[in-house]
Amino acid sequence: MISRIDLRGRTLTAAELRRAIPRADLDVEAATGVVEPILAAVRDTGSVALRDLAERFDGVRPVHLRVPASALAAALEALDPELRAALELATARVRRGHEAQLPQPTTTQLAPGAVVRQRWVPVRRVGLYVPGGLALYPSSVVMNVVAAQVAGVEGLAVASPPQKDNDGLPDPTVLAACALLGVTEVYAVGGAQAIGMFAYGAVEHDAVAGDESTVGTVLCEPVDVITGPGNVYVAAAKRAVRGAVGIDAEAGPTEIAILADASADAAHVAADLVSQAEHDPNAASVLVTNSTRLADAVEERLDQRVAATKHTARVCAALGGPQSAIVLVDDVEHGLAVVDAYAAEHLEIQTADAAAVAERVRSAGAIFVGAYSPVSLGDYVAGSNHVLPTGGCAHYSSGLGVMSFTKSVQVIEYTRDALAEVTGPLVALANVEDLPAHGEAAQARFL
Ligand SMILES: NC(=O)c1ccc[n+]([C@@H]2O[C@H](COP(=O)([O-])OP(=O)(O)OC[C@H]3O[C@@H](n4cnc5c(N)ncnc54)[C@H](O)[C@@H]3O)[C@@H](O)[C@H]2O)c1
Ligand SMILES: N[C@H](CO)Cc1c[nH]c[nH+]1
Ligand SMILES: [Zn+2]
Repeated sequence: MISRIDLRGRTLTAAELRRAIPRADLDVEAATGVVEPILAAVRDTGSVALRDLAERFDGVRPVHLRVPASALAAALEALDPELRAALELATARVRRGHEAQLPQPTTTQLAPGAVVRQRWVPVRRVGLYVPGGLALYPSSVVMNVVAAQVAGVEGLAVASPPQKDNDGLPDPTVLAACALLGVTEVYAVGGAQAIGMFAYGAVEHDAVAGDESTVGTVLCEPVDVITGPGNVYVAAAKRAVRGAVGIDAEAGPTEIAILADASADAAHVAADLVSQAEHDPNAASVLVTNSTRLADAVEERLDQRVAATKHTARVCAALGGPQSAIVLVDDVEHGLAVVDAYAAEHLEIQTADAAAVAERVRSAGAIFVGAYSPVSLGDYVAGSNHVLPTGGCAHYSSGLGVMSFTKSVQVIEYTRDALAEVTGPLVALANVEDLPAHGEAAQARFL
């Protein structure tokens, strides 16, 4: 079911390795053409497009695009106590993990009276996407909301697809998680249309539940930054609106890469590959190993697990797709080059001396070290964030965190003497750039 790529004995450059690595046919670029008309419709017709698109993609026409406060309160009230405790544990750990990320202001005195400071400011308003197509993601509420709250963001809005079996509102556990975390602005809007709504804002054109006073009112104000995971259409929409707003990484269909040697447990490796394949037929599961014995054993275990797992069809599609493979390498060193070129969203290291191997990885969204750190730990309760870059974006992007919602401002304060000391070099640089008024602006202070 899962294909093999044999790289043994092949010395490839980093660029050649990137091309040799398995990737899905439907990538973010390919989905761009699909999402462009969706974004344009939302920008041009607001709630009309949002309801039409919900009907088309989610199979339900929401009455309330903005979730009423009563529905949030009812969802929290109905939340199963065990699930509430799990969400509270996840929240507490993710909060602690993110508090440690808060950047510190700096002050640099470059000469007497010459000071440059850097201070950190949270963005004003953010749109947080919580997926909800094939699976339901209350854990993504925690990851998005807690990171934004720790950063100090004041305006938080959440969007998640309307569900047929919840009267066109998002899933009740998603609503309950929002209520638990104190989020009051929640939308029953999914996919690329949610990203468009956050980027451009939207007006309500309908009389909601027969109330004429809602016609022509603002449904959603635009945001400064959009974050959150989603399928390939969500990732493509985030790429398309980048610039109008900030985004976190392109956190699209899930990927797991496992770098394992003969010391790894085949049953654990197979379980972890299946665990992430169940997200999406487009999900990627890649094993990189120098042990053909492990590769054979994992394949055998995969066959058993896939037959017994709940989402067999999805898992088969993901494992059987061109984005998944067992990659055979010469040794762990060779394997390191392969996983670095792949830049997986999640990278597990299951080798002897895993911690030392993990330290040498340059590109991965998150690294899971050793036999007792499965990716599903990070998905829920590790204290890290599960919203992570996919499709090779880990070469240049980080996972969601406090910095996704924070920007820095430099503050420059010089005295008269400190400016006088550098006016000569300033004028020299201004003149060489043929911008003499720049130099004159400094000289004017000493006439
Ligand atoms: N990278 C990460 O950090 C991360 C974290 C969690 C989940 N994920 C990924 O999030 C995704 C969740 O996907 P999902 O589908 O369950 O939920 P989703 O909310 O991302 O997508 C559902 C929406 O997709 C839209 N859609 C569906 N088919 C479409 C089509 N043909 N054209 C245009 N729009 C369409 C619909 O509007 C629907 O509301 C999975 O791929 C999962 O792997 C990634
Ligand atoms: N593995 C996903 C990140 O790609 C996150 C997640 C949420 N729930 C379960 N898993
Ligand atoms: Zn997962």
